[in-house]
Amino acid sequence: MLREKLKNYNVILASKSPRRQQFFKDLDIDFTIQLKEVEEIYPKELKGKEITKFLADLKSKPFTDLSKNDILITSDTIVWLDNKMLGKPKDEAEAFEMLRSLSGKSHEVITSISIKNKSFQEIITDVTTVTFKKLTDEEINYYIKNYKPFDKAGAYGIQEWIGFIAIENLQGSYFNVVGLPVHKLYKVLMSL
Ligand SMILES: Cc1cn([C@H]2C[C@H](O)[C@@H](COP(=O)(O)OP(=O)(O)OP(=O)(O)O)O2)c(=O)[nH]c1=O
Repeated sequence: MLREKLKNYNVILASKSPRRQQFFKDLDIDFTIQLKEVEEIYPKELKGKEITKFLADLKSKPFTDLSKNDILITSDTIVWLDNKMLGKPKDEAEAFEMLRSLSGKSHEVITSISIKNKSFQEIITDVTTVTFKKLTDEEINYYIKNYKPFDKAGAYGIQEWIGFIAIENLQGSYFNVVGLPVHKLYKVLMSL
């Protein structure tokens, strides 16, 4: 479907996330990967969806020479807990703190996707509410040691062991939690 729909475009995915790259393959999109370094810094007064929208847009900014048929896709995922943002943990201690703070509570996983071309830009956002059971310190340490979740917002991957044993409830898109609300991306791309 999308391959045919987008045959006159060059779809560029600016993401180093192997999960996002796999989603694009599984959507049967013909695409290339182009990476440009961006420092993920945002104004501290921003909250929740405003942060992911800002960062998805920021990741698109270095691409200043898009041509008419290019479609650039960038995105950002955060964990939003008790009015605070959890990004990627920098070390084991921070991962431990993040998982402790998620334990026994619900949080939101928010992803924004920027779809941009020479003459337009659309930023879409999706929110999933995830509820964790109470985690023991032993479970947290076991997960961090074996899965090293330093590339994941909130220090967990729903698609890994911790997702199997700890997630009691989920409201919204599972794939949004993994890093891409594919159903919304599909809708926008089909409408181009
Ligand atoms: C909460 C959660 C996040 N994640 C991932 C999705 C994102 O890839 C990552 C959050 O980091 P992001 O900054 O959104 O993305 P990234 O740095 O991995 O890739 P890029 O900016 O190059 O596109 O966390 C999971 O894989 N599983 C989960 O359960």
